Amino acid sequence: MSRVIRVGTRRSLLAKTQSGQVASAIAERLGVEVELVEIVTEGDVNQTSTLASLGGTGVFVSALREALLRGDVDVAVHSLKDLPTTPEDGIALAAIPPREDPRDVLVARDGLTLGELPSGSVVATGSPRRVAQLRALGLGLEIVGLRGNIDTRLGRVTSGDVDGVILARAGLARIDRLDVVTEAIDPLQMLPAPGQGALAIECRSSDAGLVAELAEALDDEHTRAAVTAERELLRALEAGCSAPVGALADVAEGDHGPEVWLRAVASAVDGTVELRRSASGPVSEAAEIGRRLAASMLDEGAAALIEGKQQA
Ligand SMILES: NCc1[nH]cc(CCC(=O)O)c1CC(=O)O
Repeated sequence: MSRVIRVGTRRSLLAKTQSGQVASAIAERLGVEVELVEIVTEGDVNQTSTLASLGGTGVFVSALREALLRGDVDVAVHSLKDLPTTPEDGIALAAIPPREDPRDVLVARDGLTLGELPSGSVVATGSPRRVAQLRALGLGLEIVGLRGNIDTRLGRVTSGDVDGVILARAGLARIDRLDVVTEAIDPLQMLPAPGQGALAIECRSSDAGLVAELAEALDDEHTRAAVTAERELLRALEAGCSAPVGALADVAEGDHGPEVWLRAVASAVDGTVELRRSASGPVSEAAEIGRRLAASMLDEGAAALIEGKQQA
């Protein structure tokens, strides 16, 4: 009998697409049969609440983890930026594949960029991090909330309801909708969420053989180092995925081997104050670099900025 690995997925187009891509990679690289199993999460069902009011980070993740722990599925695929920064008992983060372009993008009417949108234009986003950084640009935009899957979000622009929406480029890339992007926003203007553009492949820690196989076949060392720095920073700031915190690490070759370059921002949601800082060091110290940068940002008052956060 051939071995079958069951891969759990949420039922949105994005989730099914990214889980399907991981499932194909597992089938090909491990030479096994793979089955996709749809799991419904609270975040999928409850479209009327804001993400923050549903409890932020955990909503898209817990149903998949429960299915893993029950043994209903063997592998779960998440957007890494939706994963809480504290590890879950019994769950292993087996692989982090190479990351997509992590930038946020603008999808606006008439092909407009942020700089071209007239003052007073309405831009929709549900993320306090995006709200804060948009406001700090001082473009005179009116910012309104946004929820729902990618299609719903894009529909707000095509219907003329808003002038633009901000989304993660990676999500659009995965469902092959980069055609709608009118500007990829420079990280100097808007730092993405920690982990944005990366996937997390989880399985039961007790499946030691599978953990090792997935790591060997699918894990990307540099992506893992970059997102480790970003997520350790977020954890040390004691901020969740709905906090006005952005972080982006790149790996570049240094004099003594590969180095992590981490940039981060903590903002007041009203856009009046922004703390932008950076740190770098060897890839082997990725977690330490994140913690060190967080500590120095906390010394400069980051906690007060983050705690003053409002819901978008
Ligand atoms: N917040 C929900 C979410 N989680 C992951 C992505 C996009 C894909 C990714 O960043 O990996 C999105 C949508 C968005 O922010 O536009």
